[in-house]
Amino acid sequence: MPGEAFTPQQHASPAATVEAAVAQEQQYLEVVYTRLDELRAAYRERLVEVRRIGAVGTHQNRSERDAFAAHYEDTLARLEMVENRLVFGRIDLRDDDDPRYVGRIGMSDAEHSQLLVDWRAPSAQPFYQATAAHPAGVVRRRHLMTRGRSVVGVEDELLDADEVDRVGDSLTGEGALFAAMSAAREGRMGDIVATIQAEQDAVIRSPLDGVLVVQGGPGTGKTAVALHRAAYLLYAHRERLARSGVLLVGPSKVFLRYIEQVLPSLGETDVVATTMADLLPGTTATATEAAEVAEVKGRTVMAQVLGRAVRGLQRVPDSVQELNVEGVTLHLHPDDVRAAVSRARRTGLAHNQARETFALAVLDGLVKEYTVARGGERDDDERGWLREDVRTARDVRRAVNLCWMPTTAQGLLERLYARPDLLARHARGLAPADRALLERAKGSPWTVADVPLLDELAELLGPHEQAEQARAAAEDRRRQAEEIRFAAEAIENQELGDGLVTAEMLADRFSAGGPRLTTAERAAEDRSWTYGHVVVDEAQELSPMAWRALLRRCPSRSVTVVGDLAQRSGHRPASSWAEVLGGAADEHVREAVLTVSYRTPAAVMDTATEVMTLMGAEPAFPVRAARDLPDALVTSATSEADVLGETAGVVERELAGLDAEVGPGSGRLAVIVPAGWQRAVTDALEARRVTSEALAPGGADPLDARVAVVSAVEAKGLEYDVVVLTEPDGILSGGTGDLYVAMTRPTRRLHVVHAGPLPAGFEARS
Ligand SMILES: Nc1ncnc2c1ncn2[C@@H]1O[C@H](COP(=O)(O)OP(=O)(O)OP(=O)(O)O)[C@@H](O)[C@H]1O
Repeated sequence: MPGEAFTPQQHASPAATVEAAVAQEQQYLEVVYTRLDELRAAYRERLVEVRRIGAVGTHQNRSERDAFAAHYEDTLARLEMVENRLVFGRIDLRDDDDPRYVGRIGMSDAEHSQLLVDWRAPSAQPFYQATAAHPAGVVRRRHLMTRGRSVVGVEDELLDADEVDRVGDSLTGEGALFAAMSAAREGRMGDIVATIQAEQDAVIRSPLDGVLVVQGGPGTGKTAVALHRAAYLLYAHRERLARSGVLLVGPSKVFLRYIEQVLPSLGETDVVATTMADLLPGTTATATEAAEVAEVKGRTVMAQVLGRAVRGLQRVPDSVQELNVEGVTLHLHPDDVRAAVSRARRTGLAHNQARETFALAVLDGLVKEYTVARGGERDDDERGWLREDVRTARDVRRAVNLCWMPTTAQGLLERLYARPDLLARHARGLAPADRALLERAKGSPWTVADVPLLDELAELLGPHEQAEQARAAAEDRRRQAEEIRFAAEAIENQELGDGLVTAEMLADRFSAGGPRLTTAERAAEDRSWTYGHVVVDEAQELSPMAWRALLRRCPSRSVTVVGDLAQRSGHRPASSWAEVLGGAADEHVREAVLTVSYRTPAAVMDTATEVMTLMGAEPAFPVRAARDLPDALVTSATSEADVLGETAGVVERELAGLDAEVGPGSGRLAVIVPAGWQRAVTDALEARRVTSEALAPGGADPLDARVAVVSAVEAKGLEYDVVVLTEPDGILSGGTGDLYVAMTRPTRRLHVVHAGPLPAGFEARS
């Protein structure tokens, strides 16, 4: 639908009028930045003052001072982070003579008059929502384009023509949105606070409670909206969320780095960002595995398998066991063990914790028998000794352990994978072929799909005392080293280092008061932490077991789920969110749809939709591209022998094109290739000396390189100015979703290189 795509306004305003408006806004900007500097100086001073007093005095004094210091630090950090594009909007209202300026944070002058409205405040909403049809009291909306502390342009939309006399000239320019979409990409996502569109704004400000599913095609701003929503919720519900925190789950570490600047630029740092691979503190999932293995591990039935495996650790012996205690033979009867098991299970505690109840119940019976055998007890002291004899006897300890084995999640899952007989016993809900997929040797590294299973087991088992102690000791050692390093830096900075105060002494002082951990830091270290809100991006990739692990972390069931079913990897397309969400779908689910792509030019977007449709995987929600560009889609056919050489040649030409279009060395290019082709393509690029910037997997950061060679899965969620897509037919082996992802990454141009057949749908377009 190129005809419907956005094009910038053709009629520019007279230069003098623009200049006058820019000068007027510059004056206002100076007032705001002067105030920003004043506030920064004031908070810096307060911080120095509170630090000067130091960590002395009573515990209460210290913790009050810590709290003040923390507050000043946070505020200062926030004030430092909003330097760029602090003010970006203004609305002139029908019922107010003073214009209202919208910016990254709210700000008042020394007399408490409002200078700037926080973009998240209700009074900023008309800036995003007002339209000519529903002006909501807004006469004119103005976008301020700034660079550093200077206004470089203004652009107006007149929403209430009757009021034109009051607001004066209305200025049109290139269009703030168009400029944002056309900017060369720099390998990191930026915020969209100045140009949030009405349908996006409605999602961002949607109420906190319940499960909100935000779907929409590629480039419709789902990630951007999810991040702005997190910032909005932290602002609107700070009381509730500051203590519990917000968890953001992304598809990969590279993706988290891609978006890492967005929340700080919105003044928010208290969000824990993680991937499923890193969800469990202390476990790192590094290995990869076949998609069909991961699929089996992700099924809901695995929860039953693991539940049975844990119950399998609670065993009743077939016959009476004879136990030797100090030369006396005691008898452990199956019925007594059965009763003790029932009693322990009735506590509802996790396995490792319920063990105490079990052990006490078993001991009671044995102590009775022992007491009789030893001729009875004379007093409390003797009763205690007799009990101690039984409790510490080797045979008894062994029997209790055999009947109720304490274990770790890692240990149990390893055993299940390594012992087909054990798995067969507990995994009756899995076909033998599926069970065979799970088999693997002890000591194998963990995969992402193992993480939800380990989490489920950790929940069922509870902490394992010895394992926990070892972990806590290691963590203590790490923290101590950190404190000493911190203290050493403090000594160096304060030039105290003449032998009077050692780093260790200072570290002791700090740890008495405790170096402050932010909510985010505490939450990230604690498996059982529950968050006030969870945001999940690329949510179509998560398995039902992964959803169980995430919902466990959010008992309030306040979740924002962001994704696109059409972009799902693999060959098991999901037809509904209910299918993907598993248990989360039992909650009240609200759905929102984003419909306009702000990334991909119309020719590319429409072709991608056509290709998907002809493959029988028509996206559920059609996407309209916000703009079109000439020559946005090109295909180059070649022979199989030359496909790598042709790819390298095309990359060279496209880079030269980018140099000319956006400036030498600017802009980003990705070569998206079938899985397993990265090495060969990188070598081909090296042969053409595109090497210095080209990138092999495991090499430099794919976000920092000007040219990245990636698979479709690695490119998920990312974007580039130009994409060279090599062999679409090969990419299809990962499923239609992978090809859809690969085709929709460019902001300017998609150049397809192929020796194999082009999927149907390309011919009409290229
Ligand atoms: N309102 C907006 N103003 C300016 N740019 C926008 C706006 N909305 C989205 N964008 C830009 O469009 C691009 C795509 O956004 P985003 O990555 O959030 O889309 P997405 O829906 O998550 O895409 P995908 O499903 O392909 O991962 C980004 O560069 C983003 O900054």
